[in-house]
Parts: sequence; structure tokens; C-alpha cells
Amino acid sequence: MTLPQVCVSYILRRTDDGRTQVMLGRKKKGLGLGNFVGLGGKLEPGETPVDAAVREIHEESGLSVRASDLVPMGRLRYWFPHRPAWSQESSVFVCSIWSGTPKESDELNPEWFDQGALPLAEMWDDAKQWLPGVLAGKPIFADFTFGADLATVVEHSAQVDQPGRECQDHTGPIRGSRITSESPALVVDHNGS
Ligand SMILES: CNc1ncnc2c1ncn2[C@@H]1O[C@H](COP(=O)(O)OP(=O)(O)OP(=O)(O)O)[C@@H](O)[C@H]1O
Repeated sequence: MTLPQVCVSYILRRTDDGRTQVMLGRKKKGLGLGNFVGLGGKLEPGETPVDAAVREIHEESGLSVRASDLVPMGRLRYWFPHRPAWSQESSVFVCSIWSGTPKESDELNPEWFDQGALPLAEMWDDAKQWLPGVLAGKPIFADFTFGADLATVVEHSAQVDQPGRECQDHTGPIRGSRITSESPALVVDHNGS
């Protein structure tokens, strides 16, 4: 079954005192209203996940990123047997090289959170199982099934940690990007604030 394709990106910065922070925002509309989420959304026709991530980052936060600076960190599939239209497949990226000044959008108001103080209780239920790992540089390929309340994960696949696994979309490899155990997720080098 081909699921609707979405992307999510986690923008990183390093504070002057050496803490790593991630940009999240409370979703103002649509699926996951009120949850803190990364920047992302649906792929438009003909877009690759990377193309969509560049566009969504700009639309939702005002920041500019280069496709080549997005680090692919894996693929998540969300299954909603009680609301099949919500099931989707999400390509996950982190990005520590970006430019611009974050600004509020229709979708969310960007905020910075310390990597060690994520608002996991106010995020989608699955995030606690993979987001800290992804921000620490650990790729994720996993499936999460939500229950009748449409909010609680009732089943998930064992986390598959496969360094070197090619990250593919339905039309082919993402610009040849390859996840390695040395994915530079935390190489923070940006010129924004
Ligand atoms: C179910 N558990 C979940 N856990 C973590 N993150 C989740 C998620 N479910 C959706 N997401 C994220 O939400 C965005 C799509 O949301 P979705 O409402 O489909 O799209 P959105 O309305 O933003 O799309 P447009 O910007 O209009 O294209 C996209 O980043 C996606 O990764």
C-alpha cells in the first residue's frame, strides 16, 4: 500500500554556551493541532522528500536551507486503522546549516528547545520513541500504529538501526544520500540567530 508522503525536518543550532537546540512549533491547524512538531508537511506532486523539506522549512519558519545540507535520518510510517486517511509515511531530516531569522507562519510559531528538554509530552506519542535518538545522530526506520483514540501508539516495529541503508523515496534514491553511522546530525554550523 502506498501511503501519502510527508516530510519532517529538525533544524538545529548551538548556543553560545555549547548546548544543542532544536526548532519545534505548536501546530496551529490540521493533523496534530496543538502538538509540538518539527517543520514539515505533504509532498506536492513531483517533489522528492528533500525538495518538500526545503520548501516546508521556508514556508513554516522563514528559514532557508540548501537541499545538500539536509541530512536524511530515516523513514517513519504512521498507521491509523481507525482513521485510515491519517496514515502516512514521513521522511525525516535534520539540518544544522541554515540562514535567515525564524518567524511565525500560519502553520506554527517556531521555538528553540534544548536537545535534552524536548516537550515530548506535548508531541505526537511516537516522538518519544525516536526523536531523542535521531537528534543524537541515530537513524530510524520504524512503523507506529495508533489506537482508537487516534493519539496513543498501540504497536510499533522494533527500531531498525541500519547504518549505510540507502534512503529511498518512491521514485528513487534521494540525491544519492546515504545514512552512515557518522551522519553529521550534530555538526552545527549556521549563520542565523
Ligand atoms: C502520527 N505521528 C506523527 N508523529 C510525528 N510527526 C508527525 C506525525 N504525524 C504527522 N507528523 C508530521 O506532521 C507533518 C505532516 O502533517 P500534515 O498535517 O499531514 O501536513 P500539513 O497539514 O502540515 O501539510 P501541508 O503543510 O499542508 O502540506 C509532517 O511533518 C509529519 O512528519
